[in-house]
Amino acid sequence: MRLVLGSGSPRRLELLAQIGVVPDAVRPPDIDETPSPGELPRPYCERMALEKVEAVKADPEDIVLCADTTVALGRRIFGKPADAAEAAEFLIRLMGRRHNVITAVAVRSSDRIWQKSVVTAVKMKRLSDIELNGYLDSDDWQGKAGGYAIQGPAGAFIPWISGSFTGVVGLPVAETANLLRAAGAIR
Ligand SMILES: Cc1cn([C@H]2C[C@H](O)[C@@H](COP(=O)(O)OP(=O)(O)OP(=O)(O)O)O2)c(=O)[nH]c1=O
Repeated sequence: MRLVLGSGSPRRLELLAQIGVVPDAVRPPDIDETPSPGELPRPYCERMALEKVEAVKADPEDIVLCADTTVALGRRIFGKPADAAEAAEFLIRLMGRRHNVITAVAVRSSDRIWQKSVVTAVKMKRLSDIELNGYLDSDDWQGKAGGYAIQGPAGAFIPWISGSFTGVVGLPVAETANLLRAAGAIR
C-alpha cells in the first residue's frame, strides 16, 4: 500500500506531516472547480473533494487522499480569487461579519471512498483601507479560498473561530486521521 496525496496545496502536505503522515507520492488533481447553478457551498465542497479523489490516478492497492476548502457567505461560494481585484471584492464582503469555511476530505482505496466535511465559523473584523491594501499587496491571498489565509498575516483579521483551525487552513487533521485509519493507511 502506498499513500498518495492528491493535492498541490503545500498546506495539506504540512498538515499531514503535523500528524506524522508522509505520503509516498503527491499528485495534484486537475478538475473543473466551477459551481453548478444554484449549488450550495457544502454540497459543492463535498462534490469537489469527491471529484478530486476520483480524478487522481493510483494503483489499485494505493490509498488516495484529497480535500477541498470553500469559503461560504450564506449561500455564496468564494473560491480562490482570480486576481487582486477579486480578492478585494471577497474581503470587502467578508469583513465585519461571520462566514463559514468548509473543508471536505475524501479518501479512496481500490473499492471504497470515505468522506467527511468540517464546517468552521470564522469572524473577520472590519478592515481599514490600510489593512486591506497592505494585505492585497502582500499577495498572500493568492491560491487561498475566500482570498485570505488564517495562518498568515490575515490571522490578524480573525479574532474568533468556532470549529477546526486546521480545517480552515485546508485539512482538518483529527477527522483526516480518522479517515486514514478507516482506510487502513495508518494505525
Ligand atoms: C480559508 C483558507 C484557505 N486556505 C487555502 C487552503 C487551500 O489550499 C486553498 C483552497 O483551495 P482548494 O481548491 O481547496 O485547494 P488547492 O487548489 O490549493 O489544492 P488542491 O486542489 O490541489 O488540493 O485555500 C488557506 O491556506 N488558509 C485559509 O485560511
